[in-house]
Amino acid sequence: MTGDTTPGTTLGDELTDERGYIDVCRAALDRTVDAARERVLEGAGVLAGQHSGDPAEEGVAGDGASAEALGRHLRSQAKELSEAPEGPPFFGRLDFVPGEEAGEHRGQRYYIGRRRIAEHPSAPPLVLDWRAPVSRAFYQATARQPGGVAVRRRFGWAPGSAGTAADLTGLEDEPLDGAAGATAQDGLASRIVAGEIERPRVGPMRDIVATIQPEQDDLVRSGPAESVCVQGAPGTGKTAVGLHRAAYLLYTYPRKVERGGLLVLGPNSAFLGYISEVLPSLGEVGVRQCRVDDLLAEREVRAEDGQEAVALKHGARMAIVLQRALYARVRAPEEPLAVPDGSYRWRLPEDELRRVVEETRAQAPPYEVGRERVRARTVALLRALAERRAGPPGAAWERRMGRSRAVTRFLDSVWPRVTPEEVVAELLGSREALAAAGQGLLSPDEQSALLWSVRPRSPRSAKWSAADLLLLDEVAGLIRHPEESYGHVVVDEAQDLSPMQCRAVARRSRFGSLTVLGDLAQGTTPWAAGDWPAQLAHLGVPEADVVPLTTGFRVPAAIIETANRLLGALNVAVPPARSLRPDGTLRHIRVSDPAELNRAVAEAVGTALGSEGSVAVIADGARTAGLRTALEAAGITPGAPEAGELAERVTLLPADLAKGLEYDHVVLAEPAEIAESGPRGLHRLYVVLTRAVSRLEIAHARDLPHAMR
Ligand SMILES: Nc1ncnc2c1ncn2[C@@H]1O[C@H](COP(=O)(O)OP(=O)(O)OP(=O)(O)O)[C@@H](O)[C@H]1O
Repeated sequence: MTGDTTPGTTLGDELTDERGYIDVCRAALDRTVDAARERVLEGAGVLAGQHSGDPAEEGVAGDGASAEALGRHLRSQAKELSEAPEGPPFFGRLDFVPGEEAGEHRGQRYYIGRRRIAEHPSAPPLVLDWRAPVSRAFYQATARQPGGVAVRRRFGWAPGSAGTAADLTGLEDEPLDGAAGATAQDGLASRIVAGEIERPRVGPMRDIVATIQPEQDDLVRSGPAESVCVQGAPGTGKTAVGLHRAAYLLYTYPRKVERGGLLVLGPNSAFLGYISEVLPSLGEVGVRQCRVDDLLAEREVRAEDGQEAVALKHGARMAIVLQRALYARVRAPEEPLAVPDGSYRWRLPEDELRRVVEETRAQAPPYEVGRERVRARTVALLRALAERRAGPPGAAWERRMGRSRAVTRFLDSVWPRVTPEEVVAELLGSREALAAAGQGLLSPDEQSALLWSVRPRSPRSAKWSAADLLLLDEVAGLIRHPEESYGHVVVDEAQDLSPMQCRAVARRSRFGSLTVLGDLAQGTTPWAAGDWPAQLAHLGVPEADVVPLTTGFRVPAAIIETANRLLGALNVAVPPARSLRPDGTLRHIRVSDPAELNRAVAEAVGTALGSEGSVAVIADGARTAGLRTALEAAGITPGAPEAGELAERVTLLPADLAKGLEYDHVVLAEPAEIAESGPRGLHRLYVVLTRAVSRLEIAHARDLPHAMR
């Protein structure tokens, strides 16, 4: 541990002082939790009507609604405080220079941690939240641009520390001012940072607040209205950046972002389980984390599409086809409208009505709004007639006319009420409807691929496929804007979303912003994006900047070099990753008898268990059953992350589920089988090759795929 200390003091003295400060912080934290608990109890007393008699307390929760809000607030505060995971109270310290260049911070010292610690809410903080504006200097200050920082101190803590003083194991000072600054190490040369990056991985993903790198910090702290797209090579911290940006936005813009709601989208439950603890560890508990499919209205999936139909239903053209199918219901009026009013009868000529419908159609409001607009304009025409005859009629008259049977019947004929089920069932169940809506967009063969072989008796009895749920969501969105809408959405593995999935996301973030994370080289779905501009347009944020990340924190250089060999064959323009990690090993296990491969894999796993950290066996889905048998025969019971089993030492994973996950030691079984698993096989192999943190073993009986050699 380096220890650039104040002249005249030793590293030991410094550690003693810092340990003293830890005790101060912990005591303050304990008092804050106690005080919050007490306020909850008092709050509960007020709520239950047990007034203390002190007039000062009257009105604290004067009416029922505010009392309830107060109670809720206090409860959540206490819960959050008491459930805050124990851990080091701080990880860094900034000492600012005494001179003008430090502005309002001159001569100040700040400790930086996962959350703010103070003696009481209005006291100056003992520890600043990492998201506070001053903390930015901790991540961004360099010897060239110190921004008034004299020394950046990093603290080393025992692994898994609960944050007691004894767990502080070291500290590292980086002088940034003056002559010393010119030779200062950058963050990556820090032993504490390197140790954090190289530490063995077990269990779910952890936060990276102590070691966020400057280029990552720029993304984390981009503004709430800004949508950004991160094109990041494997292990460059895309997921970490997205989650930390979410935490940053919630802290910095609570009104805008927290009230609007924050959503994190990931590809599958194994991945969501893996990342689920990061935001809570940063104190953010109310964030929804799910898959795009979970956003769609729940319906039983009772049908399966052929490959071609699935691809068509996920494609962008479908949005136009559906819009045509919906608006095919809007008809030009074909006769004048007569509306009885007592003994009188108002008449509206056909051409006026026609204009109302045409103009409303041209305004392109949501379908349901369009119907109400036609109603309102029809009533306005009636009112004009009535006014001429007998002076202005009242609001009650207008309501009566609007709801009259004649006007409703007219609306039903020109702009009928409709459900998404009716529109989609009518389209997929009728060759004529498909031909009309698909004209010039879908070839006759494509129309046939979409057509249901049996037409359901009614839309209610239709059997929907998984892809149909997207079509239903699209039509529902055309009829009315979704009620569910988010202030910010983080979309991970965004390269894998289909245009129609992107649109489902865009509909739910119309007034918000997006953090789009992905890697075109890791696209494994049939509809994976080939470039970002088109994908961002489907997501409703064509203006988003695409920012590359290329410094890899996971995969060691020797392994990334092998993976990079595949890039040429993947047909995407992405900058290759460069690894920060010179350590790590890559080993080939060549097996001559294919029947022996699974046993050889089990043996390699047995050996790997001798070292620290997690182990994963990854293979094509068809091979995993055989591998499980071989592992069990060797006395190893692997966990399945898709079943939420993240804590097992050994994981058995089909290649399809490897995305976004990482393990210290990966045994990859028969890469040729993964490479051949469909048109995106090589992309899948690229994903699998980039999951190892320290060691990759490639076991194969067949030759390696050509692109890997
Ligand atoms: N600044 C950092 N300090 C320490 N660890 C980091 C840092 N940035 C990323 N990491 C670690 O590197 C690993 C990879 O990060 P992450 O999973 O976010 O990358 P990714 O770009 O999403 O990868 P992939 O595309 O392969 O899924 C994680 O263990 C993460 O904690």
